[in-house]
Amino acid sequence: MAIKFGRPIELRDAPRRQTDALASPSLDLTIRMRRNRKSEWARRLVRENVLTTDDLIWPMFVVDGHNTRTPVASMPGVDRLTVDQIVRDAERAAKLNIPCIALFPFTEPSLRDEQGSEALNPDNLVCQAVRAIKKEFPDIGVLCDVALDPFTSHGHDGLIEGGKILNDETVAVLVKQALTQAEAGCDVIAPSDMMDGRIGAIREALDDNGFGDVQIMSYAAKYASAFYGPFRDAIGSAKTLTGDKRTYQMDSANSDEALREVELDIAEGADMVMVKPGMPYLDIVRRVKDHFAMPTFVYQVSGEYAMIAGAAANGWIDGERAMMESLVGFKRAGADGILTYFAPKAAEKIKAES
Ligand SMILES: NCc1[nH]cc(CCC(=O)O)c1CC(=O)O
Ligand SMILES: [Mg+2]
Repeated sequence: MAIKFGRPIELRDAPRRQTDALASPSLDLTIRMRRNRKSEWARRLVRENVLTTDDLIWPMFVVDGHNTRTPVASMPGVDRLTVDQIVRDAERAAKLNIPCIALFPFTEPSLRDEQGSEALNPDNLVCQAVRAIKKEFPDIGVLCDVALDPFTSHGHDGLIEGGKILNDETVAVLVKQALTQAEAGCDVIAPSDMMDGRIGAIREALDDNGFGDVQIMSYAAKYASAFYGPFRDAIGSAKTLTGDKRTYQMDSANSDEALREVELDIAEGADMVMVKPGMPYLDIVRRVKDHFAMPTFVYQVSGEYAMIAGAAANGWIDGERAMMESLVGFKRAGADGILTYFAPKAAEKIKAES
């Protein structure tokens, strides 16, 4: 039997004996796809992909202060949290069986400078949060973003000279940032800057400094995207960002290039790779997973969250169903895990239904 596009060619015209449609409305079909959808138990039986709490990484925003949660206007349901509140949400994550938390700081504008020096302060907000979480909940994974944008006055991920983002000079700073986070107790270093060569440089520095067990999740295929807008509100870099990030983040028109980026990061020592954003790049997730068979993650970014949460808040879509549909879509595309602001909500729903 000849096979094309996964089906026998002989079956492409589904066997059907002609009946007189006017005389009898019943079609003489051998194959009826709806049989397997006839009831909830039957649908469960043939379901191909399942989302579990093990698939979730919960990104959180840290801000200075005490006992305060400040809503992020463009991300309904997401707050900036002071360190003590981060620990409370870490507890919530642990109870929900969410394996890992990702931390992003809102840095006081007075602490931002051209070089992003605060990134290297061992007592910065991220380091404080890592220590506080690890002290109370040592068994939850903590992932730290490596990039300079929350700390620079210009909002770029790297050092700038004459309007140009410097690659190698930036990597030298990122290596120090990664070591600072590892010293604070971070479990997973996640470089999101898209400089060339940073994975290899960070791996070497971690190994040379006794952090051989610290994992690297590389933002390997990260696109220059309009969907990061609400995140930049959350960390306070939206207003200060000069220009765009297209000289280091990828062009959204490209797909082969993503494979080259991922291949390099794997060769340099990435333990896990990530595609970002998520929903507009499901084809990239699938190609990366099929090509490399690596632990492959996807980031459902702030703008994707805002679209669903915003439309739901207006009553335009069923927010819970849209959330679950989008998340299982990542699984279907081949993702092993998802960074999503929906993590606690999705985990609660999974828990309630199990
Ligand atoms: N290096 C910064 C960084 N790390 C994660 C995100 C975006 C996450 C989101 O939108 O949820 C960004 C934004 C950017 O590159 O401008
Ligand atoms: Mg790269």
